[in-house]
Amino acid sequence: MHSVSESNSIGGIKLSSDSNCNRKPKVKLTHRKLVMGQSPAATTVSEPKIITGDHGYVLEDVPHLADYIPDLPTYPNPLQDNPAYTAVKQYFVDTEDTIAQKIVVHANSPRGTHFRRAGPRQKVYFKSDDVHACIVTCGGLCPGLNTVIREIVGSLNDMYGVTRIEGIQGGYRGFYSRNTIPLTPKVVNGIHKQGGTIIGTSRGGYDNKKIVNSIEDRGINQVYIIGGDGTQKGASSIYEEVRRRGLQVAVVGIPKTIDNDIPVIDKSFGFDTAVEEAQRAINAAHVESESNENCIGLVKLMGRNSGFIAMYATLASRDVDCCLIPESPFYLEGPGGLFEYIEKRIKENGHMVIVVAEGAGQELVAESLRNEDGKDASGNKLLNDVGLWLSQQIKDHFKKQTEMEINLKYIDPTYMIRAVPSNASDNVYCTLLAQSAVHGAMAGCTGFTVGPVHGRECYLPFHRITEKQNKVVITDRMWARMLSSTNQPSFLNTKDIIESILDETPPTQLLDDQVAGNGLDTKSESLPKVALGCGHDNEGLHFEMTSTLEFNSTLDSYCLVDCE
Ligand SMILES: Nc1ncnc2c1ncn2[C@@H]1O[C@H](COP(=O)(O)OP(=O)(O)OP(=O)(O)O)[C@@H](O)[C@H]1O
Ligand SMILES: O=P(O)(O)OC[C@H]1O[C@](O)(CO)[C@@H](O)[C@@H]1O
Ligand SMILES: [Mg+2]
Repeated sequence: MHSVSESNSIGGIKLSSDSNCNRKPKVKLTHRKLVMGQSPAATTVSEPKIITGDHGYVLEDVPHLADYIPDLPTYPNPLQDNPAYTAVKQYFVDTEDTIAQKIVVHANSPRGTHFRRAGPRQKVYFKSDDVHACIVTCGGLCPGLNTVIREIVGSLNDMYGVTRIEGIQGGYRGFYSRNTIPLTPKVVNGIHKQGGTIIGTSRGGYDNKKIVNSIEDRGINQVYIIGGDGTQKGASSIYEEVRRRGLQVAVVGIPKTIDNDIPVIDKSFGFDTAVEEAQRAINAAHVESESNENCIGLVKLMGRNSGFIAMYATLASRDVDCCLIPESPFYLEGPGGLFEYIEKRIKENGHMVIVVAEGAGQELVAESLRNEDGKDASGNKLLNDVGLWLSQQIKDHFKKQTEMEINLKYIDPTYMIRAVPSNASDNVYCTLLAQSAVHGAMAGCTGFTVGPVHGRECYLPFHRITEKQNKVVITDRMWARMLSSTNQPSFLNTKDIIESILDETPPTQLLDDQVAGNGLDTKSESLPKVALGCGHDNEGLHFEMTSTLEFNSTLDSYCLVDCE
C-alpha cells in the first residue's frame, strides 16, 4: 500500500500529498533526473497506488511525478486567469473527488473500488513555457484520432499557453527513426474532419530504450500516447523506464480501439461512429437481399476478439436476422445450426441479412482451411477471413444439399468504416478525453490513461486497462436483447453457458467481496436464475431457457439446476 505522508483526506481517509497534486513550490525544475542515491530500485514495474478507507472504500490511484522526484515546485493553474472559465462556479476539480467503479450496489455492499476524477487542478507541476509535449498514434486506424490530436494541441495551447508540441511520425518507431512534425493550432485546425491520423501510425517497432532515449534527448516532458491495448502496454513500459531514470516526464495514454475492447471505461472513441457507419453497409445488404430472390446479404464488420460493433450495429439496424461474434461460438450443420436457420428464414421471408464480426468462428475457419498461425508486426494473431469463408460455406451447402437456389451478396466494409472521420458525438467525447489528459499531465500525474467511467472522466492506472479485454458477455441482458431482435438461434449449450459465466463477470452481480475473475459469491449457496438463451421451437413459438446456478461444495464447482 502507498504510504501516507502529508495529510489530506478523501472520503474520511488519509491520503498522501502525492495524490492531491497540490504541493508547495520549493525548487525550480523543468526536466530533471534523480540525484544519486535517491533512485528507486530498478524494478520493471512500480507498485500500484492503492489507498483504502472506511466501509471497503478503495482508491486505485495513478502515479504522480512527486512519487519519485522530491521537492518538485508547483505553480498556480493558468486557467484561473482564462476568461472562458471565470464564470464556472467550481472549475477546479475537488481533490477529494473520486468515481466509483460499480454503481449497482446493495444496501450492505462495501463502497468498493474508485478512480481519481479527471479535470484541472488548482496547482500545476509544469510552467507553461517549460512544457515540451509530443503526441504519437499507434495501432490500427480509428475514427477520432485526428480529433484527439487536435484537442490535445488546442487544450495545451488555449488553456495552458503551451507552444512546443510535436507529432511523432508513424507510431512508436517514429521516436527513433523519423523527424517530428510541429503541431500548432493552425496545423491541426480542420483535421477533425478528416479520417486517419495526420501523424501516421504503425504496428510493431516498439523499442523501449530507444523510445525513452529519444524522449530524453529531445527534452520532451509530456508524452501523449494514443492507441489500443498493445499501445497502452507499451506506454506503461515507457512510464516505468522514465520513472526508473527519474525523469520529470508525464506519460499519458489515451485509449483508442474501434473494437471497444478496452475494459473499465464506458466505451472507446470512434465506436459510435463505427456503429453508425456500419448501418450503411447493413442497409446495402438489406436492399440487395430484399430485391433479389432468395438472397442473403452478408456483412463483415471489425471485432477481432470482441463483437461490440457487430452487436450494436445489429441492434441499431433491426434489419439483421443473424449476428455472429467471437464470444458466441456457432456451428453450421444440423439442428439448431446456422444452415437450418438460414433455410427457415429464406423460406419465411425470401431474404435475410447476416452480420459477422471478423473474429467470429475462427476455430471453424482454421479447421477447414488448416492455415498456419500468422502474426502481425505487433504480435497480434492474423485472422482468417470469416466473411469469405462463410459465404463459400453457405453457397456450397445450398448448392449441394438443398433444392433451394440462393443468391449471396458479400459486403466487406471494414476498412471503409475505420477510415471515416468521427461523428459529432465522438468529436465531443474526443475533446473531453484530450482535455482530461492535458489537465492530468499538467497536474503532474503520470503513468495513467483517461476515460469515462459511468459518464465521468477518470484517471486510470495503466494496468487496469491492459490486464484484460472488454468482451460481450453472452449471459448478459444486452446479448439477450440482440438475440430477441434477430430471433436467431443462440447456438449455446449448457457447457458454453457455464464456461462463459465462470469466465466473465456479469455486471449486475459484481460486488467487491466476490471471487475475483468470475464474479460469483462463494459465500452464497445459490445464485439467481441465469438466462441460458432463447430460440424458437418447431411451431415457431418463442422460448427462453433459464436455470439456477448453485455451488456444489462436494464437486467444488458450480452446477446448473432446475433447468426450465
Ligand atoms: N506488450 C507490449 N509491450 C510494449 N509494446 C507493445 C506491446 N504490445 C504491442 N506493443 C506495441 O504497441 C503498438 C501498437 O500495438 P498493436 O498493433 O497491437 O495495436 P493496439 O494498440 O492494440 O491497437 P489496435 O486496437 O489497433 O489493435 C505497436 O507498436 C506494438 O509494437
Ligand atoms: O489490418 P490492420 O491494420 O492490422 O487492422 C486490423 C485490425 O485492427 C482493428 O481494427 C483494431 O484496431 C481490428 O478490428 C482489426 O482486426
Ligand atoms: Mg490491440
